[in-house]
Amino acid sequence: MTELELSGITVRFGGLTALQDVGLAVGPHQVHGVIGPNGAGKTTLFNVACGFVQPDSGHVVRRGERVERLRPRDLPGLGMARTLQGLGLFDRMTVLDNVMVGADHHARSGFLGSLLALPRAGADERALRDRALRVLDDLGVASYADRFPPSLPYPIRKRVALARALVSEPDLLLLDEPASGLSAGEMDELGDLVRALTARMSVLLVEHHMDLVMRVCDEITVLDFGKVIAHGTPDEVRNDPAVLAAYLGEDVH
Ligand SMILES: Nc1ncnc2c1ncn2[C@@H]1O[C@H](COP(=O)(O)OP(=O)(O)OP(=O)(O)O)[C@@H](O)[C@H]1O
Repeated sequence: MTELELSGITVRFGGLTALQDVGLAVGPHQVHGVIGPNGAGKTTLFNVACGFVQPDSGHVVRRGERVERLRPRDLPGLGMARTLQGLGLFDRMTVLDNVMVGADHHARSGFLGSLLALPRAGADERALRDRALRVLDDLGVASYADRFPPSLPYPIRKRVALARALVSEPDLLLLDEPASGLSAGEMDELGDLVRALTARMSVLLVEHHMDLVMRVCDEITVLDFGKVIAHGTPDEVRNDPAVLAAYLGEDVH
C-alpha cells in the first residue's frame, strides 16, 4: 500500500492552471522527489499534499483512504509532518520549546489537562521534553536547546525546523526545499540524514537542487508547466529527453 497518493490533481489560480491532472505515489520507506523548472508547480503540489491548497479536482489518498478536504491541522492525526521553506520558528521561544510545539498532539492530557493541573500533564510534559531533546540530539543540535532561533545560523535553524517536524514521530514527512541556503557540505549531510530517515518513514521531497534529488530519491516526478513530464528512478529521469529539454536554459545546480 502507498503511504501517499496524489491523484488527478488540478489546481487553478484564476485563469492560470498551476497543476493539471498530476499524480504521484509515495511508497513505504521511500524518498519521492518532485522537481521541475521555476514555476513548474512544485510548491503548489506540496501545498496540496499538506492541505494549504485545495485542488479543483483530484484527491489525496493516505494509506488507501481518501482524505476529504485535507487541512494542515489534520496532518498530525494522519501521521504526517512537514517543514516549510520559511522555517516558521517562533523567535521568542527557545529551540526546545519550538520543537515541543511540533508534538503537542502527543501530550495526551493536552491543554485542558494543563489547565486543570491534572497529574498526567506534568508527566506528559516531561516525556515530550525528553523526546524533543532526543530528536535535537539525533540531528546534532541539542546543544542549542536553550537558545532562541534568531541568534542561530541558518543551517542550525533548518535542523531545528526539521526536529520540530520529526518530534511528532510521523511516518510520512513532507519537505519543501530543505536544501535552500545550505552549502555543498551541509547539503551532503542533509542527504545522508534524509536517507537515514527512510528506516522510519517515507519522504516527499520538493527540491531545486538536482544533485541532492538524484542522490537521495528512490523515485522522481518531474513537473513542467503544471504537468508531469517524466517519472522514474533518478537514472531514468536524468536521461529523459523531455526532462533535458525542460531544463534547457535553466540554471541547474
Ligand atoms: N497563490 C497563487 N496565486 C496565483 N498564481 C499562483 C499562486 N501560487 C502559484 N501560482 C502560479 O502557479 C504556477 C506554479 O507555481 P509554483 O510556485 O507551484 O511553482 P514552483 O515549481 O514551485 O516554482 P519555483 O521553483 O519558482 O518555486 C506559477 O505560474 C505561479 O506563478
